[in-house]
Amino acid sequence: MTTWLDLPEDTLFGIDNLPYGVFSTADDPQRRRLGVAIGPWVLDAGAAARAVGSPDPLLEAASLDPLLAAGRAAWTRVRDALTRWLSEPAFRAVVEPCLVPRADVALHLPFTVGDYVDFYASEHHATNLGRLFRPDSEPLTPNWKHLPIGYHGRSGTVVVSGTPIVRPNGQRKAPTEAVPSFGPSRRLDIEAEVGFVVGAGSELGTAVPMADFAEHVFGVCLVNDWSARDIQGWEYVPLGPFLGKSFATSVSPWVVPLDALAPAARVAPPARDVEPLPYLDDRDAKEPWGLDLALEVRLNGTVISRPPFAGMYWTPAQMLAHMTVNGASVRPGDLYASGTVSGPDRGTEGALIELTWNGERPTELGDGTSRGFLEDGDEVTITATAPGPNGRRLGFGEVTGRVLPARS
Ligand SMILES: O=C(O)/C=C/C(=O)CC(=O)CC(=O)O
Ligand SMILES: [Ca+2]
Ligand SMILES: [Mg+2]
Repeated sequence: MTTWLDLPEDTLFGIDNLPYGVFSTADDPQRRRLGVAIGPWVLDAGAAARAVGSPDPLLEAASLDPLLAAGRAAWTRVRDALTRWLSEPAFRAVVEPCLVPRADVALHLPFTVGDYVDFYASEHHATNLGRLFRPDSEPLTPNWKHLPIGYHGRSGTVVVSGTPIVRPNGQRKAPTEAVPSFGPSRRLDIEAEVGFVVGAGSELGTAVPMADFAEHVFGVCLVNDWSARDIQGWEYVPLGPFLGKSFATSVSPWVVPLDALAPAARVAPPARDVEPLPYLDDRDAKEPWGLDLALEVRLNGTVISRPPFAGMYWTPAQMLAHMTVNGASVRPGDLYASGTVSGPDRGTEGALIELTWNGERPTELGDGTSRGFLEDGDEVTITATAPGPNGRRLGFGEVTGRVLPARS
């Protein structure tokens, strides 16, 4: 696919990507509009549809919500149309005026987040956290390779990239302390994750099989599941993460459509060394949903980690199948995240607690300082790319956030 736009060959927002977002401009900050990123521009999608003479209510909305709910056939129709408008020279004269420089827009949370679930799908992350949190037990719990473990998070505190993160207060108790104390978290951490945005819902009482993944999931974003390790370590027994993670979860403003990732970014997941139950068995699947995303984590501008998503043990299709196997329904706008993406090697950990091994081996930053956990004022940015058609790469934009001091 080529475009009439003059884009650098190595742009991460080329014609094959076209991620969706919601933007506003300074001259009309209240007016939110749906756009797709292309090179250094945002195409105002509603305005483009009007300009070519086929106005589309799905593109006039102030969020992705109606498009998400419209389902796979509408997603394909809209993406095909946007691709045509940006590639066929005949459309150039009317569509070009609908491009807004990306540098001039504010980006917003692109959809209303419904239920939010966070999985735990990296074997390396789960093994590391098991060693750190439960040193006297086997690192992987006995259920880990039989089902994708997850927990329900707090969807109301999912925020768009750029939103400042206030250091949480809470109960903290180190294993060596006799009683808990109250105050700002001293072990504030990140979790580099990939998020899956549900479009078409499912019916209560009905499971979504792995094969129907692409009928329900619209696209992919980046997630930072900020985590207060001291609060978490004290509170989580036996029901799992609660206040240690619910204070904020950041998402990238661009949602990359699943269609942009197929087929180039799809890869086989790791070998299943435990036979999965039939509803999770993807060993014979012709097209399993492993995804070859390369993540990068920067702390105050220094790259501290490069987590590889391709090695995740559980795929997003398995996560959706598991999340609904009891008949729980999904709704448009539901978001589920992969869990921390950590690889097997040093420098591929998706969280500071692993990278610095509980703060014992601080990571060096370019300004000569080092970090065990986050300090006030620190800024964390997660980016990712994936293989696209013709050897080009697709970008996911970024999810970024700066830590503000705790409030008293
Ligand atoms: O092993 C634990 O007790 C805790 C694990 C986490 O903090 C991870 C969690 O949020 C899921 C993930 O991101 O993989
Ligand atoms: Ca997490
Ligand atoms: Mg969180």
